[in-house]
Amino acid sequence: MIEIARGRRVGVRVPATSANLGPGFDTLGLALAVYDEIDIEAAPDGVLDVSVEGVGEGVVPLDEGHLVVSSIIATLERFGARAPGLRLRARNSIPHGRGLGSSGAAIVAGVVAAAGLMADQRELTPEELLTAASELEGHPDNVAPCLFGGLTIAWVTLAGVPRSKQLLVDRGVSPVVLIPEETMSTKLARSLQPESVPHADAIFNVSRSALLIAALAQSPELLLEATEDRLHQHYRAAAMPQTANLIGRLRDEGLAAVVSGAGPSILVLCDSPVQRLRAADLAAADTGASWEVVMPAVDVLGATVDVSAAEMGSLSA
Ligand SMILES: Nc1ncnc2c1ncn2[C@@H]1O[C@H](COP(=O)(O)OP(=O)(O)O)[C@@H](O)[C@H]1O
Ligand SMILES: N[C@@H](CCOP(=O)(O)O)C(=O)O
Repeated sequence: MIEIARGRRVGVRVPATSANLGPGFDTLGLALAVYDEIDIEAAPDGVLDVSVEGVGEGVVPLDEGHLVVSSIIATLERFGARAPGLRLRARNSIPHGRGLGSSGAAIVAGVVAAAGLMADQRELTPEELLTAASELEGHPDNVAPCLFGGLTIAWVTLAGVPRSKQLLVDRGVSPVVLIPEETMSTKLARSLQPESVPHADAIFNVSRSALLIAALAQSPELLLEATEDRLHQHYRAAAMPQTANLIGRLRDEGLAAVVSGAGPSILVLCDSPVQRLRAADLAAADTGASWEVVMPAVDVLGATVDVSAAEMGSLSA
């Protein structure tokens, strides 16, 4: 049994993500430079002291139900470590329930924090981190870019093991994120998906997903066609009509707009400053809803962990 040194501290930073990117349902994801930062300290047994500033303050639970806390405990147990008491300070900027990967980021924060707490006794590999985070989140497309940064292709092997490949995004591609006030639970959005889809739609999405990799990596001029989708967005559109309406207007003007994750935010993959301004203008002109416009860079670092070795001392009893 791995014992965590009492007083050991870990600082974690995790990026927002936008999953699916149109055709790449449960597969493609992009890390965005909007971050949650969490400081964690191993405390005496029985202590659980959680505070939250920013997004989720006064809303998320401050007990074992806090998603970062539960993910730390689950990950420590998964790798044979005894969970110590915990002090946790979160400063959150990733919006919740908007399709920007907040739950994936909270889970990744917990997984990498647990890895940091154990680091002197058990080094976790990138594959182990991805597997632990994907199992907690239920799908790998958010947690892969959150862990590793950039554009990621995530898949699950025939043996059921999540894997991912990181790619660099062409410098000409810049994301614009349009965030409405309404929220959408990812669980609810997933319940709207049918069990099976027409063969022609599957072929449609295979072609667009393959094209999208080329568009994002080297040919931004193909983004509009490459972001077409017949696998998930229309099944969920009735649950987020304002999102569907604005995406329609953006795409009519040649902008590669898609539902971000399970929605209701919109991701616009722009290939020029003119496109970015046009996306912001169309969002501002929308009379049906109000949209916060964010233009984050693509994050290329993924989750970062800062372990304070000086604090390592006696093992918690
Ligand atoms: N940093 C966080 N701390 C605690 N709970 C969180 C955090 N981020 C997300 N959550 C939980 O996850 C929920 C949102 O998850 P989800 O429906 O998957 O939407 P999203 O698209 O934002 O990932 C929040 O309502 C909250 O319960
Ligand atoms: N592929 C998932 C992505 C969910 O992303 P989130 O940011 O909304 O949690 C889905 O579309 O269900």
